[in-house]
Amino acid sequence: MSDFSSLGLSDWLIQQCKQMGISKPTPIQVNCVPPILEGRDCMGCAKTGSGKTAAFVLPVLQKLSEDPYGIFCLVLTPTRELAYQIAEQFRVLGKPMGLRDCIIVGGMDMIKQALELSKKPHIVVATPGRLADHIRSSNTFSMKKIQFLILDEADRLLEQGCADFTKDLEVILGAVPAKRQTLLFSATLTDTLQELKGIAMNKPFFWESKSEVRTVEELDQRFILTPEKVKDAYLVHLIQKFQDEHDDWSIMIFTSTCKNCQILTMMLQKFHFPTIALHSMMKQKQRFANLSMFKSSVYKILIATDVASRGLDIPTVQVVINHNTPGLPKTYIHRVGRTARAGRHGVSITMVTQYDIHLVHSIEENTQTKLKEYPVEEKEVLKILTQVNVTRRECEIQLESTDFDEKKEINKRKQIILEGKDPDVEAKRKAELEKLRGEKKKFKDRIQETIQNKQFGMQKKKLMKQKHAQKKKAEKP
Ligand SMILES: Nc1ncnc2c1ncn2[C@@H]1O[C@H](COP(=O)(O)OP(=O)(O)OP(=O)(O)O)[C@@H](O)[C@H]1O
Repeated sequence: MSDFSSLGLSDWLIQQCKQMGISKPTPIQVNCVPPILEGRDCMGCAKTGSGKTAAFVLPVLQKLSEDPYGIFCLVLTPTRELAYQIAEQFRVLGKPMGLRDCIIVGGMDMIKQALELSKKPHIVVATPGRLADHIRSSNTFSMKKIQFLILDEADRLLEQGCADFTKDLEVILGAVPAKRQTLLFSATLTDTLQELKGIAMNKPFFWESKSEVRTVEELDQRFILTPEKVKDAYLVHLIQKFQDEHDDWSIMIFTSTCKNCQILTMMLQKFHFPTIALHSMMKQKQRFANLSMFKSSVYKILIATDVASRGLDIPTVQVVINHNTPGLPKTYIHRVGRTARAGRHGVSITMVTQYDIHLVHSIEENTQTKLKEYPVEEKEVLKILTQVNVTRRECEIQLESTDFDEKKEINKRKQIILEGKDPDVEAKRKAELEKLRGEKKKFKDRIQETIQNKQFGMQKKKLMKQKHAQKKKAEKP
């Protein structure tokens, strides 16, 4: 395998890598660093935890050290926590050259940020929404001279959904020069390849790690089939088991909504598990504080929504639990990729209800892996079932007495107003849509139930037949 010097990197950078415990480049680094140094646009797709960040940080720092000025490079990323993580990599690796960086994310002081931007930092790491706000409202900085535009988790940035970045991206793309190097990275680039080519226009060099399986070998992927009502008892049982069997352990639990994230956190805290939450309804400062307490193992369990599913690099995470089966294989890949990083081993356990079986099939098909059942002593789970469900109910009531839902509603209305729409009209439209969706879901559930009952009936018939045949055989003299 090549070493860093054969990739064309300077000695000072190689020394910095060594200090970080990085001595040999990973395949994405071997393949992407040289074309980036040659000046080419680049699209890099490799599995989670395979060193994609250093694959763009290293060549950018090398180029910056040859001709240092600000603002030299803009990195966009979908989440605020990830922006801080990327900036830290730049800062550590770029220390000898006195690198100046600036982080522009929502939830933090905008005036301070504007001041920092006006000081021409070498590197700006940003989430699209807040950076677009600065571009719209300020003329104290310019990005007309940037040499590098980097989209980390590029497919997510282009995805249209609940957090839609497309409008902000348009503003940003209008503020950066057309003549630039564009670098796009993700573990799941392939679905959005065509759209991405529109951003990296300069005949991009495309590299993808050659492997049919889209998750890492070191990851043991499991599932637990459970009725919805027993999920939490399984969760408590699993955590108790990890706590009993391991001295040094750390778990990330993913859930689908902020409310459930909050309730599960309260519930696990009532069972005295060292648990902390991360979701978008929390104040940004609290989000950073919680993540840092989890990173430093003050808390061993982090319950998060998908705001934490991409990019976060926390080497101590040994287990990822999906409290809900992710609806998209892509989401599954990123969530479980929070463990088994950089060659370490890890386990993922996905809770699957009877209605989610089709989701597991599509995850298996997409990742080219079979999930294995996680063995659980059901008797032990049943023993704690009532206690867990009562505790959960208590937490739900406790949360209802706070202004959690109200806050959520206010945040939503604020967002709608910012988008230039009328919140009341939108609410009416949403209610109608939800009604339609509810009817559709009921219909779908009924079909699913009929199919499952049919399958179950057929299996039962088959078993009866087998038993009958065995009985007949046994009766024969
Ligand atoms: N050449 C290397 N040798 C050993 N470790 C490395 C190397 N390059 C990077 N690392 C380490 O590997 C870990 C994962 O790297 P990184 O966060 O860049 O992964 P990623 O590919 O971006 O993952 P994700 O898709 O989840 O964002 C980090 O802790 C990083 O310091």
